[in-house]
Amino acid sequence: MAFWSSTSVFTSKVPRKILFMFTLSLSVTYLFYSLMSCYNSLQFPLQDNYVFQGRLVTEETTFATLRGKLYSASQGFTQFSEADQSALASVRDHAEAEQRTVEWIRTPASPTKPAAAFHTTVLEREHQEFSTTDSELRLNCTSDYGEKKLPQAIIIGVKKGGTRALLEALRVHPDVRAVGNEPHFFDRNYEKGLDWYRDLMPSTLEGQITMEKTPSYFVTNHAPKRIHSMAKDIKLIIVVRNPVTRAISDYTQTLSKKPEIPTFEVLAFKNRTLGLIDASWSALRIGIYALHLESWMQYFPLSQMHFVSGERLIVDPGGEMAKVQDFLGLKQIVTDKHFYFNKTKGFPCLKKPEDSSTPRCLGKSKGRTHPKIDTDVIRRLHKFYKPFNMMFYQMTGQNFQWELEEDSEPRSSQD
Ligand SMILES: Nc1ncnc2c1ncn2[C@@H]1O[C@H](COP(=O)(O)OS(=O)(=O)O)[C@@H](OP(=O)(O)O)[C@H]1O
Repeated sequence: MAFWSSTSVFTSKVPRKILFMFTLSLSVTYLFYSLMSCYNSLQFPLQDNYVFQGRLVTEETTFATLRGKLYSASQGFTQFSEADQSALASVRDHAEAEQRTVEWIRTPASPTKPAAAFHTTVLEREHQEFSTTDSELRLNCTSDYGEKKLPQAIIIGVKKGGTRALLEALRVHPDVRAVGNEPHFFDRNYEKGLDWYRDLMPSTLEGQITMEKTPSYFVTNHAPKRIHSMAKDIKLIIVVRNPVTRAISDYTQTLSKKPEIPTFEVLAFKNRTLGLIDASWSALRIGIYALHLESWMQYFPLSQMHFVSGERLIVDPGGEMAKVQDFLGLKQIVTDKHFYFNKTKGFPCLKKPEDSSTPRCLGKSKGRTHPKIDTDVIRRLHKFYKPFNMMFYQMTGQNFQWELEEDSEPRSSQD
């Protein structure tokens, strides 16, 4: 009652003209924002073009067809016909004479295949393997000052790309606070709710960025939607690495826990004589980056994603860190000066802080020696990934030059 009477006093005192102008400007603002949100929701899900090397690339039909195939591949069984293969060839400008058929099967491999049982066990096992707790690396998440916030940036992938190295380097930055473990919120713990997730985060002061890394998000179907519903403006970082080396690294991790598993060469093929690669094996499937990126692009513009080269992170950590800090809107604090090349480890390590004697190399599960893999298998895998890599370069507008590594064999125990 009192409210109403005070409102009528207000309206009677303010000239009608001013009230009219006020209402009009409110309506225009509302209309503007409605149109903006419509535009955004239309633009990304339907986007068919990508910016490549600074110019807009309109997709050829063949490229769109290939993407269609990628989609159906992600839904279940798809077999690429010869026609699809030639479409691929026109997209990438390379004839793939050898690789006639690429099979995508989601169901477990045939029981007659020696590796069949392993596939199922591995899928279950990976669930545990992914939760690399890296307790050896919980460095600086101890301050209780400030407030716990949901992350503003997440390293969403890829597994074995170099995600730990990146996160630990970022944690050197005074404006970055990150949780040491992989929370696996958007893939395994989503039902625990956002409060649970927030509570895992370290406290931050004004101006500090909260971060986490869980590399399995990149290949989790519902992760993009879930992350988008938490924060539309979140920044996403993806560390990518030559998919062939990534697959071997992934296999090496599994092998270290289960030495009795079949060889990489056995697991990589459905039928080696026919050259039929088993893309349902997760070690290989994770490396089809274009496929996974497509799902993220349904929800996020490329401007919210930053791709780090896993290879350059090793040879030029300072350079890659400069780009990441730029992307995150941070001051350039982590530079070359923070790294040194550790000959024993064979990788860059963080220099010791002056007041500490703690070694700052990553643990022994990072930078493992890989088993020697048949060169013919490596060659076939390079051919298998090539069209997907090309598509990925086009989508991201970055050429990671993995094809240049084709001739040089990846590092192995016999090197
Ligand atoms: N500085 C430094 N030290 C050690 N290792 C480094 C470093 N930078 C990148 N790498 C590469 O990181 C690979 C492991 O990747 P991730 O940390 O993403 O693995 S995981 O998904 O979290 O298990 C790991 O893969 P492997 O060499 O196969 O072990 C390394 O090649």
